[in-house]
Amino acid sequence: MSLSDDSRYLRGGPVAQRIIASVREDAAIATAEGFPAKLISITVGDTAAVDVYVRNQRAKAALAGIGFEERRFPADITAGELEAAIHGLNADPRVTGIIIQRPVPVHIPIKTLQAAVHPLKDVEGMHPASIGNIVYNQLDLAPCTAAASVELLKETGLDLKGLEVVIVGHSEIVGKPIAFLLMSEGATVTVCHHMTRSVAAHARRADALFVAVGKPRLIKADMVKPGAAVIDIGINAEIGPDGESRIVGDVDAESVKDVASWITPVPGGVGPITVAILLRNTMVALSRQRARYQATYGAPDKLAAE
Ligand SMILES: Nc1nc(=O)c2c([nH]1)NC[C@@H]1CN(c3ccc(C(=O)N[C@@H](CCC(=O)O)C(=O)O)cc3)C=[N+]21
Repeated sequence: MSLSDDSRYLRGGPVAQRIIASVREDAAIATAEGFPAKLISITVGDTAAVDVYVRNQRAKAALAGIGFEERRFPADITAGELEAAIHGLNADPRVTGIIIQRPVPVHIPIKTLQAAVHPLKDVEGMHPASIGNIVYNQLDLAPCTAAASVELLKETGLDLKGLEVVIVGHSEIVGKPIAFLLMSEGATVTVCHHMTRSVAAHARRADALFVAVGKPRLIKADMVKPGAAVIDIGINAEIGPDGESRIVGDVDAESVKDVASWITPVPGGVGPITVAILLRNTMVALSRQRARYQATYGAPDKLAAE
């Protein structure tokens, strides 16, 4: 069966469209009520690694009716100058959300930047306060790629309660937040990383296997339990047999698709949903800001009816 018509493939496009349609409705209402949403993207230095992501953010924000502005900073900017720029955006009431595209140059500590974004404007869910919310089961705003991966798993219809989940990769932006999201949903979660003795032994026990390490074809058919759902979060650029550059995930899809019941394509799987979640998070941030505004200044009549 060809890759495109195999029903085992869990496609991100339809899920992303659904989310964006709902965001679009919310954004239209908020705009009519005098609270247009606006997202600011910050890139620092060489942006080749994030160009696709930013391009899609801009396009989908336009579709959803959310303002989008890119701020590009030179690679030699200091951390202090960047923090000052972020503080300016924190203080600007027209700005709903701030996303700092990764990676940033090595001389800039990313954690300091993430912590500089006001928690109410943290649409990526990477501020320590935001990550803390996930630990406390408040799940409406989570790191975008992690939330997107979980949305795709839910498309299988599998009951997450008691589900054996194995996550390969324990990054702060993907693996760890997936683990917390799924624990909150009742799954039994194992997290593997570079010090795990046998990734294969763990992976073979998984009803749902998430992979986010950045190694093409790391996961082969003999590491997958028959009937499992395999969510591939890897994005790797490589030269294909035709000599052209192409993007592949961390899963050897050709062999794994004969063993798994579901597998996510790369591209076309988690990626499109990641962008949709970023926009959904922007609307969550906006409603939190409106609630704060109301609590502080009282509500005009129009809003009091909500
Ligand atoms: N702070 C931060 N948060 C991130 O989540 C983050 C980041 N920095 N830096 C870069 C990586 C990469 N990333 C992508 C998200 C979606 C697509 C995407 O939309 N991909 C589509 C389209 C591919 C295409 O148009 O070629 C797909 O997979 O089908 C790609 C890449 C988020 N990342």
